[in-house]
Amino acid sequence: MSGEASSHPPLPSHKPRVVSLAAGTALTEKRCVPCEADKGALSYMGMCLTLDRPAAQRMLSEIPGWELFEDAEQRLHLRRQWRTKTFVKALELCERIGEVAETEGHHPDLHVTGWNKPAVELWTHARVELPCQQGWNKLAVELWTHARDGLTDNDFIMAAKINEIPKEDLLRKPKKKLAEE
Ligand SMILES: C[C@H](O)[C@H](O)[C@H]1CNC2=NC(N)=NC(=O)C2=N1
Repeated sequence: MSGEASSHPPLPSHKPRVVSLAAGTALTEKRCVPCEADKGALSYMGMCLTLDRPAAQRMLSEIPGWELFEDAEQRLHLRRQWRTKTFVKALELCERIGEVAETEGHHPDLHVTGWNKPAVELWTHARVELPCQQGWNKLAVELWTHARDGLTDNDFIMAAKINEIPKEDLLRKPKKKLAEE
């Protein structure tokens, strides 16, 4: 991968910026990449293409607890909701998610409803037009892969990293099932 994504805040010095695209690398080991053409999307081509529903469905298994849904404009999103002990702890969870989003330069929609139900929705807003290869040695400039706003690798990387955020101290304990009478 060439180039440093200039739009992202600098990483802490102890962590070299490595964008791993290797297949099989855990999502939590990957880094989000800019998906705007003017921010170098071409150099991260593979990670900026919009994922179709079958690809998104397959990747869901790597992010337990998340669901796939389509918005009014048929755009795919990822969604997960938690129940926290208090309203303030819901805001604290949003704060912790926000820190990861700022580090990764990829941001979720955050909703707190019913005072203690923070929900996260992830999708990539950027519209990216990337040239696509036509045959092994021809770049068909007139043929563009139109990656519309929707789900990209970035969203799954963010979902996996959000799953890793310590949050047990914020969450309501699941109700104990009443013992069978
Ligand atoms: C410059 C910066 O990298 C881009 O504007 C990022 C910011 N965060 C983002 N977050 C999301 N969810 N989608 C984007 O397309 C996006 N673009």
